[in-house]
Amino acid sequence: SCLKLDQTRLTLKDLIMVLHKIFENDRVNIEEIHSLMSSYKSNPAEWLKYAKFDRYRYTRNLVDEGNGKFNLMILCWGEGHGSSIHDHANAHCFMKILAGTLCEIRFEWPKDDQKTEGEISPMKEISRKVLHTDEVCYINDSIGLHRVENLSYSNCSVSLHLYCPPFNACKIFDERTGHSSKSKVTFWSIHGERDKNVSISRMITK
Ligand SMILES: O=C(O)CCSS
Ligand SMILES: [Fe+2]
Repeated sequence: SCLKLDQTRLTLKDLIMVLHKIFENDRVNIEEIHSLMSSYKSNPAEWLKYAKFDRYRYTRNLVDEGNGKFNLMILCWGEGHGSSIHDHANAHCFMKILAGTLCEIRFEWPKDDQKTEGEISPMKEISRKVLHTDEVCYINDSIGLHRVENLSYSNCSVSLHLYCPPFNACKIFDERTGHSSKSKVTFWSIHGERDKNVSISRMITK
């Protein structure tokens, strides 16, 4: 008889457990994490409790703090919601689509001479890609910058983000001038709970 491979589906809880295991040792293997996140098949029943939408901007919902080694969060994008162009604070960024689609537009870093207030020049787009449910993409600062947008005006989107190491601020960029500013990032909910007095400071928004 042929071997009955145990095809049990990886649940979100399994994914988190395996991530904790992987991060026990210090070297981050990008391919390993990329394929692990790709092998998780999105199951809304597992992440619905984190799927909180805001009318005006995308929400960031913390799922797991990864023993301080990573942050795993679920982002919920209403119709037409998008992020500013941003960097990833020298961290690895993995993004998996859990529902709907998201468009990722990548940009080159502004030239150094744009740092001075005077110099302005529009940022250069490198690529543009629509990501579909269960697709995973990876970026880090040495690859470039990006903004992410839900282009649909009829459907919302949900994405799963792994940042390692975790960060609570990043740079956001003005597409027309290349000027950057610092932006604190916060959470709309933590472990599925929304704490009323969590100050919702400006997230990375368009
Ligand atoms: O963390 C964020 O708010 C940016 C989402 S695109 S990686
Ligand atoms: Fe990003």
